[in-house]
Amino acid sequence: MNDVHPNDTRRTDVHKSDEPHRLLDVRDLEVTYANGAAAIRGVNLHVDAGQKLGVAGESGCGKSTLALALLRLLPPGSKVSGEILLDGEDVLTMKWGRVRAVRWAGASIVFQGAMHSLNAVHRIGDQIAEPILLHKKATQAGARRKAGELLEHVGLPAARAEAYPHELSGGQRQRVMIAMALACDPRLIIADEPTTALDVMIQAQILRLIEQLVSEQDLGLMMISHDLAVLSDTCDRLAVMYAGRVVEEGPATQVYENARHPYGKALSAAFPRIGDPASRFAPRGLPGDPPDPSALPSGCTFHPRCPVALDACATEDQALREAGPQHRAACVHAGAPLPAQPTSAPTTAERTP
Ligand SMILES: Nc1ncnc2c1ncn2[C@@H]1O[C@H](COP(=O)(O)OP(=O)(O)OP(=O)(O)O)[C@@H](O)[C@H]1O
Repeated sequence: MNDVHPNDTRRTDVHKSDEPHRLLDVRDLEVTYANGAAAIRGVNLHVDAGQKLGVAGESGCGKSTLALALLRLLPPGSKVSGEILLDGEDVLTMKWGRVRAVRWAGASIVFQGAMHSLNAVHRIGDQIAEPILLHKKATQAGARRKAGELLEHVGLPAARAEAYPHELSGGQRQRVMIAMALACDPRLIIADEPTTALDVMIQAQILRLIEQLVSEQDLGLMMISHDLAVLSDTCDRLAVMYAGRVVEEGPATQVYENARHPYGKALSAAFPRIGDPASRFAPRGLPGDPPDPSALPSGCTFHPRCPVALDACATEDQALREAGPQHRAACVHAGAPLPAQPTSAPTTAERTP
């Protein structure tokens, strides 16, 4: 059995070249739950080594379904098609043994609400050591030592390995979740609302920690959140999801400050950046809710809520199209700045002559 080298938490084998190394390549992904809910509908996205992709959208847009699909964690009965290439290997066609290995060593997920994800009756150190024992074939002593190092790496004393989850604060528990996600040296971290349950100061600390780890180890990051301001602050690129589709994507600052899809615009207005001059304007809520994925509206699925929809939007769906340098939006208005928006979205009846 191998022991674990003390410096294993730092990646030393990273091959740097001019070509970006594609860690994740999602192609035409479709997910339909057993009840017929079409939660993901033709999603394409990618993450390169060292790149931070933010996936934004309101509750119910399909963000968590996407994260679960990436590591085949969806409930039985879900229908999945397309390709999920993790370092070139399709997760959807892998044997289960390989999927289990890839879940820790290829990509790992940091979920929101660490208290629910950690086992209340086991010490923190044992929980971090478990995947190391299992997947890295380390000795007990080696795994325990690495657990302590990982804790230090995320800013906690190694001695906290002896603590139980209830003895830690919410922020400390989230640090433990990050340490655990790093346990088997994954190349890609998927963080699903990693700071949602935390107060603003701790949230900022955790986000800086994630950024630091990603850049130090040349990892890829896919961070999921409803908060576009948090994502634009942390990530290089953003993908905005609505009703199971990516409706806007591009450089983070462009999408946040110059959204070309009315949904992206509404999300950025709903989450102004703290300390940004834009926060002088009151955040605007978007009336209505995302549609039920079992009964999607015709045409552009956003049209019933869209303040600038044309009549054609009720019948014609839009593919992603050029909206600026490396910036795409699935909207009839994508080619030009959005028209001035009425104060509230018109009803379909108001728009139909
Ligand atoms: N197990 C399931 N069976 C059927 N439908 C589901 C299941 N899980 C999620 N859904 C539906 O799929 C759609 C997408 O849900 P998902 O949880 O992926 O959205 P989300 O954007 O992550 O929302 P949240 O931020 O609230 O988690 C929603 O309409 C949801 O009701």
